[in-house]
Amino acid sequence: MLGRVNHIAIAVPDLAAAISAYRDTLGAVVSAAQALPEHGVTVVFVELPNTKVELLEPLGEGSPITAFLEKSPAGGMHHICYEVADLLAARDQLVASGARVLGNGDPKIGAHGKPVLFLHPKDFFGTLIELEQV
Ligand SMILES: CC[C@@H](C(=O)O)C(=O)SCCNC(=O)CCNC(=O)[C@H](O)C(C)(C)COP(=O)(O)OP(=O)(O)OC[C@H]1O[C@@H](n2cnc3c(N)ncnc32)[C@H](O)[C@@H]1OP(=O)(O)O
Ligand SMILES: [Co+2]
Repeated sequence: MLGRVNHIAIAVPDLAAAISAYRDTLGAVVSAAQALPEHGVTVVFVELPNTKVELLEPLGEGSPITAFLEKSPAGGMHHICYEVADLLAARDQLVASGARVLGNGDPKIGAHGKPVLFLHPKDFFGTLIELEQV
């Protein structure tokens, strides 16, 4: 089911400060910010030779990462995104195995313009998993 790690996501309280840390302190290439109201976040991607780091901050009321940042005010590792060849088949297989798919179970379009789904962290050892169709 699982392909490459598409990205590792870090939730941050201040995206501008995080961009500066990665671009200026770590010398990384950082993409332009994308405001994604349908996801309740603003994100940038740190481009790396073998994967990406997604830096995300809450956008608007009811952001799904607000509670996470209340528990971890300095920020923290938020999710890992794996690529899958067939997201709907993966979803159906996971649901059949008892895993919880978040939201209403229908994919949303993610930051890369591809369908994504999330799996409950409690089902995968305290780690929020995002699956992205490639
Ligand atoms: C940019 C678009 C897209 C992309 O293309 O890359 C994205 O990445 S969007 C990223 C933001 N969107 C999401 O994260 C959507 C999925 N997330 C959710 O639906 C919620 O965050 C959640 C996972 C259901 C948690 O919501 P929360 O309000 O925190 O609910 P709880 O407080 O009830 O949490 C339940 C339980 O889970 C623990 N938790 C929460 N978040 C995480 C996490 N990121 N990693 C690990 N564990 C997490 C939380 O601490 C609770 O644990 P207990 O306190 O022990 O019950
Ligand atoms: Co993501």
